[in-house]
Amino acid sequence: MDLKSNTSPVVTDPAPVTQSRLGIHSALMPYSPAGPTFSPTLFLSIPRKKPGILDDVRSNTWLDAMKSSSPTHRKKSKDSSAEQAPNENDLAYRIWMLKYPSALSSFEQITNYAKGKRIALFLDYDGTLSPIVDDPDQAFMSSAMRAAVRNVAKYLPTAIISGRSRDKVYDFVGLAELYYAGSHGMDIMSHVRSISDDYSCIRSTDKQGKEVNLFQPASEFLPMIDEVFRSLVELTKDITGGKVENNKFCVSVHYRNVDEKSWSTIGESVDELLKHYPRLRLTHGRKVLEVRPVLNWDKGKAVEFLLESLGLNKCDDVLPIYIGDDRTDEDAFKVLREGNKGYGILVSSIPKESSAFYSLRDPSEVMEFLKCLVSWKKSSACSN
Ligand SMILES: O=P(O)(O)OC[C@H]1O[C@H](O[C@H]2O[C@H](CO)[C@@H](O)[C@H](O)[C@H]2O)[C@H](O)[C@@H](O)[C@@H]1O
Repeated sequence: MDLKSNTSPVVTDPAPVTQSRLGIHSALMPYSPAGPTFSPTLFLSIPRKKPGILDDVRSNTWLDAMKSSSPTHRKKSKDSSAEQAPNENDLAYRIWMLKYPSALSSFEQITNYAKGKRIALFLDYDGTLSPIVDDPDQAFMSSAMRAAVRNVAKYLPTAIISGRSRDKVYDFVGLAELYYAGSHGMDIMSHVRSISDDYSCIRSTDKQGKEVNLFQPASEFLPMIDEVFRSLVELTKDITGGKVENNKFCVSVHYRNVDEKSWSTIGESVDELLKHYPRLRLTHGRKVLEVRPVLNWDKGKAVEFLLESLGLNKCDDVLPIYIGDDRTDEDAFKVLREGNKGYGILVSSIPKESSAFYSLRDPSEVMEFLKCLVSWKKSSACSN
């Protein structure tokens, strides 16, 4: 099957892969960590072409854009949760995996490369640690997953980077030993330690009363985001199944439970409203429209910030690994790939274009991978 043809089941990610893949796998790749290219001015200097336009989707109509970001998933057989016997889609997935090999079957390759290095682990939440469910308020992670994350965090510095508000994702995960970045990285709580003057942080305390640094580059947008949140709730109140979620520095408009016939209505309502807010932009997630500040800040920048605040940036012996499933995670994959810094692992059960190096099929494979990391750390501690 030609994965490049129009009939290809590959979902082309709207965010273009700007750097060609290296072809060979990174165990063989030259490793040249680069420092963060942080610009003191965070505001995107390129004005949006048209207010309200979808920044990350090459599409003409709302419906096309929303459909392209909501690919059909592999069907499960009626009488069991097992997936159907191999079909054309499975073949496409296997071909796709030649480009994005399983991080589980490539585990030895990853750890060979990680020998003598300190792994820093970055995890997305929805679709990575918890399965995608219809109700965003019910996206709980399993206790087995929580235990796996708790365990891995004993051995590796571990951060959660989510589109959710930081408080909400903390409530879902419930582990004080991790670092948290909410609102797609626009709200980061980290160690109190000396950090580059480029990042202006404020001192605060965490839930345990410990002193921490808060980095909130979009703080001035707070009143605007609140206002837009309220307007969106009002605008969508008659659309059955629509849900608007306040993620503090960004707003999610969910259409997972909206009849497809009303998708364009929901899209056009958001677009119409945003014409009055040229400093806000829209991006797409999994059956969700994300309203966020026009700011040069994303999950990739959040990874760089966290590495710096953990004292792990510009270190030859640090290997960051980022695991995520969504378009917003591509920014982090790109940062790791472009600086030859580390590995992105895409969680997907369907073929998707990505800047990640490896893949995992679903959250259960993510849990397996975390357990493998723990076993590997334990055995390498014994052999030292
Ligand atoms: O960065 P993430 O942690 O992956 O957050 C991205 C968005 O995740 C949530 O929405 C997604 O998951 C929901 C629960 O499974 C699902 O119902 C929804 O359709 C998905 O888009 C969250 O609710 C959003 O606010 C986050 O932006």
